[in-house]
Amino acid sequence: MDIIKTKIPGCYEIHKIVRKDTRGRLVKTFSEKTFQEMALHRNFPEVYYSVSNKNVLRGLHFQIPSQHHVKLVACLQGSILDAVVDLRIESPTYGENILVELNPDKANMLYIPAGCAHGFYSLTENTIFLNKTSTGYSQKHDRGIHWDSCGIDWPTNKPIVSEKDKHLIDFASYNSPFRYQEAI
Ligand SMILES: Cc1cn([C@H]2C[C@H](O)[C@@H](COP(=O)(O)OP(=O)(O)O[C@H]3O[C@@H](C)C(=O)[C@@H](O)[C@H]3O)O2)c(=O)[nH]c1=O
Repeated sequence: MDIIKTKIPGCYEIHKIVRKDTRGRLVKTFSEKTFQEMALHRNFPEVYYSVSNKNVLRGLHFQIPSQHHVKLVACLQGSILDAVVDLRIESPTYGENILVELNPDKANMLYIPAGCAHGFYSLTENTIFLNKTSTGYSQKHDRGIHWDSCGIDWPTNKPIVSEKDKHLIDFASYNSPFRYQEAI
């Protein structure tokens, strides 16, 4: 498993181990030992997947303390552009974003530290997105910022977005509860 730093501190692109043979492929999505060696969070009590149509954009989401969490995200079918925005005040990349294509051919995923907003754009039909989180889903702590408010280079300005996501606050107006030092 290759774990590569992104420009956002604590956010990593991970290349999964792929074993190919005549039958197809075997892809390892998690190794506790490797995560331990890299001092990454290892306990992900909730895992879900979503299915999205082409041109769907979900995000930008995060949970606030005390239910803030690390996310480990991947695309198991189709292809996505995955975005992370650093919301940690005093972080060297506060307000900056990365946009990474995730798909099964690349066999990559993103490790996203707490204190970052996350979203993705579905490039294909029937896109399967996988998310493991270090704390459970809590509607009370669920927050977001508007997908088009922080300079992300999305491929369209007319994505399909949920009603909830359409009305999220802009990044510039959001009073972030996250501080860089406090991030997991
Ligand atoms: C995320 C989530 C949602 N739900 C419920 C709430 C709602 O009724 C329904 C759909 O929720 P949402 O509209 O929030 O789903 P979605 O827009 O796919 O939310 C996800 O977006 C991506 C970008 C993320 O980063 C994730 O952490 C998560 O916030 O599912 C759960 O029960 N458990 C969960 O873990």
